[in-house]
Amino acid sequence: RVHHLKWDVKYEYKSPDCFSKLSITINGLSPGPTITATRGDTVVVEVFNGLLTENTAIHWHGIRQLGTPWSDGTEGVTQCPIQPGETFVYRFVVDREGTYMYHAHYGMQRSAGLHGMIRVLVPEGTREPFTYDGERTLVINDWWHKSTFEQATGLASSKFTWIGEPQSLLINGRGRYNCSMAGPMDVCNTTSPECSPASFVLVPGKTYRLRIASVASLSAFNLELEGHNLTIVEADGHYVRPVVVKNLNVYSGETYSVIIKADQDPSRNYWVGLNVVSRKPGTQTGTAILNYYPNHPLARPPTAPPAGPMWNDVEYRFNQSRSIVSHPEYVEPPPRTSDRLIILLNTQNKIDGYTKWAVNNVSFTLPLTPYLVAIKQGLRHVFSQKPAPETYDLKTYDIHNVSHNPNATTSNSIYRMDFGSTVDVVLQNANTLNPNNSETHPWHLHGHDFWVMGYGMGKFDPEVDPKSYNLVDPIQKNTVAVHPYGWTALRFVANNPGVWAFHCHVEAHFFMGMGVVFEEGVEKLGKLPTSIMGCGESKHR
Ligand SMILES: O=C1O[C@H]([C@@H](O)CO)C(O)=C1O
Repeated sequence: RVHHLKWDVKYEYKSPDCFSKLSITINGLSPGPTITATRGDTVVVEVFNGLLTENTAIHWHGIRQLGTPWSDGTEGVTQCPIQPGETFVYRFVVDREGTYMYHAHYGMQRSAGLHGMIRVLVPEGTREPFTYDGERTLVINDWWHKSTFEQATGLASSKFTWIGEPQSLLINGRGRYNCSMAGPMDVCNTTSPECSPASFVLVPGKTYRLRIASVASLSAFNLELEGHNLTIVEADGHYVRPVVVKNLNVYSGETYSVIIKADQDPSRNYWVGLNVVSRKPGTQTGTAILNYYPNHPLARPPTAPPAGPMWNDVEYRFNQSRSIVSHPEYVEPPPRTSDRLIILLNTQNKIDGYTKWAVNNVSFTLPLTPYLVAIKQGLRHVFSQKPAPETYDLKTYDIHNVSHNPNATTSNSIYRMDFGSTVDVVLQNANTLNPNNSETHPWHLHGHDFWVMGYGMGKFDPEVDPKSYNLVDPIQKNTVAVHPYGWTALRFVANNPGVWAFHCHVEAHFFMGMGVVFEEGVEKLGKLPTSIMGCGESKHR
């Protein structure tokens, strides 16, 4: 089956947290429409850029784009930006069931509301390793009142202006800002129906699958359903060995399915509580309502919303990450050995007075000509031909302290992978420019799933740590966290012809250079669609 979607992307005033601001909508909605398709279907999305004065591009996060790398929607990597007034057609196959998302991949536009969920269902008659009576979806997000333009410009200025903590947390595009904090010129109306909380109706005694996608721009979240345990059954489109948790940590770019049972006192409603973890919270708990039928959908639970775990309990989050492995009936073990090890040190840096993030001391910049076009058409001179660095100075770099020399360089150099080779990537976290501070970075790989081979605290030791890799049942994911002062090891097979971004999913961090690009098998691709061209040197093709 082919699903034809026509999307009109534009700015509209919205009040998702009662405070009126310009949001990017798709056909009037933010989050945009949920895409529902069945495994094997083709999705065609005609995107009209009605933003008037801003380019855009949309990434289909978790969809591997097997054979269609030009539909990945990564501006500067796989396509030229879609200009105002233009229409771009994305066409791709959803080859695996599961929960995914889509979002803008241009500047800071994801944080302005250009995002949504993708549900890929199993063909009828296919068994899944769990059962449920109904399904609900939760798109979780953090929200700012500053425009993407102000955010991006502040980050890119020599007088660095950080975006700060979000003004509110949204569940399905609904949250709450304290309007008494709004300025006299602001429009903030707590009685606006746009900011009444999301409410999920549950029939007492029934079992539900909740599909969760974090499109957060910055925050790591903890999601708790008051009085209800969650059984984690799917992560990033892969079935996992069921784990029962009181609350779930969700990093930006991750998706999960959890099973809940409506087995509590049915005479009342319960809170859904969304809390910031890993950064010192400056935002009130995001809430929605678990509505036990037939209570009123918006009847306030008589209790306080869940406060979640301590925001700085790294061990709690580290342990939850480690507890998630493949479902025993769906294990696809990784290759036992790899052909290459790339160690990527994540640091915050200063370059000519600008604040940046860097990987192995290189802060990533996008070229004017998309890599996919440049490589396929023999225009390699448009980006740096110096190979990107394989590692950092393991012997002397002190990950636990502020770097003595925070200077880095900028580059658009990339990693060339031998087609079909197995690659290990170790993400190494470190201290930021602030003493006693290391942040959580959720890293997202385009075009592939990787196996999560291991997590560790401290400095990764290539002689010792690979001995503890999980070769039996590691989870496959497309987004994984590297915890403060820790490391995370991944393995993937470079067998999807294309050019693929791998970056921190904190929107501001990628914008500030925290990413790399992998190239593999581009020579195997047929003719590229001309619709991805038109910028930089690609306009002469
Ligand atoms: O990139 C970042 O900058 C700020 C802070 O380090 C400087 O104000 C922050 O928390 C980030 O994640």
